[in-house]
Amino acid sequence: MKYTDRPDAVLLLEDGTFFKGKSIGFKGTKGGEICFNTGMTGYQEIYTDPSYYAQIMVNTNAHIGNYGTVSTEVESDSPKIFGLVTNNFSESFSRHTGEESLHDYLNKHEVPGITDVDTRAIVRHIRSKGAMNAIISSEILDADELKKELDKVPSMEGLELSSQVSVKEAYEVGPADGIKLAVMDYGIKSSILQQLVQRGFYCKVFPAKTTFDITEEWKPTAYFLSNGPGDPAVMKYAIDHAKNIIDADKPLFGICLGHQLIAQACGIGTFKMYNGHRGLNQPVKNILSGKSEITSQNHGFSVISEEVRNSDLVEVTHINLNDDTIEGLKIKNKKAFCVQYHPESSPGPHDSRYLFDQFISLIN
Ligand SMILES: NC(=O)CC[C@H](N)C(=O)O
Repeated sequence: MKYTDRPDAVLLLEDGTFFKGKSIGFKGTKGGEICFNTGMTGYQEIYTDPSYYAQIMVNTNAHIGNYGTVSTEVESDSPKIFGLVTNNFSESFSRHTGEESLHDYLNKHEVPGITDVDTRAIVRHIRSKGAMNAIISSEILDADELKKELDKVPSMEGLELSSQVSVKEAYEVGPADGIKLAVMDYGIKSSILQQLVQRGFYCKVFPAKTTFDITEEWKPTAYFLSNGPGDPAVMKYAIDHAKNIIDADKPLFGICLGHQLIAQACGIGTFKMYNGHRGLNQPVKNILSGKSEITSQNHGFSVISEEVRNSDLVEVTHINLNDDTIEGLKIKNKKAFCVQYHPESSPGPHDSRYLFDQFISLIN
């Protein structure tokens, strides 16, 4: 498709704010929670991260698409975002390993997008008004008509989504003589599994709703709770599973949603943030070592600081240097810890990969 031939598309926000632009990717209509990611690279990894399921992504990096897509640089089998908003979208791409244009890739996976909109204005708007739903369409260009579709989009708060992106059947990966690790797949990024396998873990990846009795039948040495989409507070099945792991005194590591579930299992609440953290340069301080890390993040919920600080069960290990939110926890007198950010990065800096080594040391 030539750039000038692109059909029109529109973006409507829940508060009525309306943007006109050009259609990219799939021609259609799709709504979700609008959020922005400030990362300058790694768009394909971001779009395929299952934690973004049901969200419309605004990239603050103006130039998107210019290095195309590669089938191996994915965090899951397909893009999980529900829509894409960019400022300057490039259909032609230049990269020696590039396989397919981002436009074709999004079209193939039925992800609609809009480009040629003022992404800085959109980001400033949602940053000051808070998280909200939005809808993209290249079919319904009238705001009033589109509003009827937008009204059908559920709010992220109270949504259970992990079971929609989790694996359907359990599978095993890694060296068979490695440490047996039960991995709860709430929407796991493939680079997390890679980090675990690279360190010699023999992983069995279980569907989100697998009960503790079933995971225990495999006789795992340790447990891992993955990242994933949706609201942790309504995931009773996963919170109960985490409680069982903690009660059984099994070594446990959780990332992002996994961190929130461990907090919930310890009686600590989570809340919907006014704006989430999504980017590759969130500064975090490790309180135990005194060192700071630049971290990759993607979350819209967070654990309630006061409840953490009043808890006898947990200890804070990491804090966010931008807004003091809790970034890491350790359960007292247990081999259990978790972080809100993404130590596997992908995309992002590798400052925090020591946490995977820490998990091995803890088990040994
Ligand atoms: N990356 C994640 O695991 C995200 C966790 C959760 N869905 C949130 O938005 O906070």
